[in-house]
Amino acid sequence: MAVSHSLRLGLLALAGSAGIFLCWKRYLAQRDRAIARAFQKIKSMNKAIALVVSDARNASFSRRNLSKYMVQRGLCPSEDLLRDATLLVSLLEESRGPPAKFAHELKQAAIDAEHLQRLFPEIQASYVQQPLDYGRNSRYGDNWRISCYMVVMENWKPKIMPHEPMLRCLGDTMQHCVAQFEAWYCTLKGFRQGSKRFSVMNAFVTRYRPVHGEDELQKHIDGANVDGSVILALPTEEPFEGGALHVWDGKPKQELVYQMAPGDCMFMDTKIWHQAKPISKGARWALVLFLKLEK
Ligand SMILES: O=C(O)CCC(=O)C(=O)O
Ligand SMILES: [Fe+2]
Repeated sequence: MAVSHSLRLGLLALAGSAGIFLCWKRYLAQRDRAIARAFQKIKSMNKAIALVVSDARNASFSRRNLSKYMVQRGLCPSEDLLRDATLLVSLLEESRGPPAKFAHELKQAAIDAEHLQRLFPEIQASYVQQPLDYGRNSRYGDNWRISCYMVVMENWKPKIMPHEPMLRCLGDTMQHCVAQFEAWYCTLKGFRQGSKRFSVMNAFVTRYRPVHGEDELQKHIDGANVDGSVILALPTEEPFEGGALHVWDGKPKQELVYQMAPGDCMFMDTKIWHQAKPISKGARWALVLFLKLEK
């Protein structure tokens, strides 16, 4: 009896591990198929690029060649072949797209949401409020205190020091955003891919809360000396209500409304009016970059 009981338990455990193994195998096979599809797509869009990123038989990706090519284009390769392949496909698709109507664009899932979710506890732990004086011409004056700075190049008062823990936590993400912004910008302006580089003037994480003075950012442009901006929606510990991003763009001017999900990036050309609407509940987190075109 005891033998048959432990035999049954053994069989159950075996069946369980076999199930996990099969799921894992299926997941890997799905990924392989997605990678193969991405390769075929690149081949159909641009044979020359497919040749550069492929293996010797030009039959699939060479991880090394793909990484090398991405670096050449100013992109940061990751450890994840599917992610890099997907990024390349979207860049090629973008560069073939119709002429841009707007000087801003929401790129959905620009940064992997699960990756951001994993980083989120560290983002929270690294976050400190660093009061900043936006100057007497700003409606915020010295009352802005819901951002934590990673890069500070402007002569702000009082001088803010970059908060190293936040930079360590989100530095790579920031570089991914810059690389994607550069690719987007070249497409927007019709420049050769890789020909324009941006440096980060200011980078900060803002946490909005549903209290007066912390719940919104009123309509503004990011400064006459800012050549481009990125807003990356971050995860949150408490889902929020409100908090849409409004952007005024186009000819004639239109007001566009975006409800961003974690991982979505808003790219904006210089001097685009925008506004973060108030939240009425929860907390909203965003990573914001002000960029300078390198001469
Ligand atoms: O939080 C947002 O969505 C907008 C942030 C922004 O525009 C800024 O900080 O300049
Ligand atoms: Fe802004």
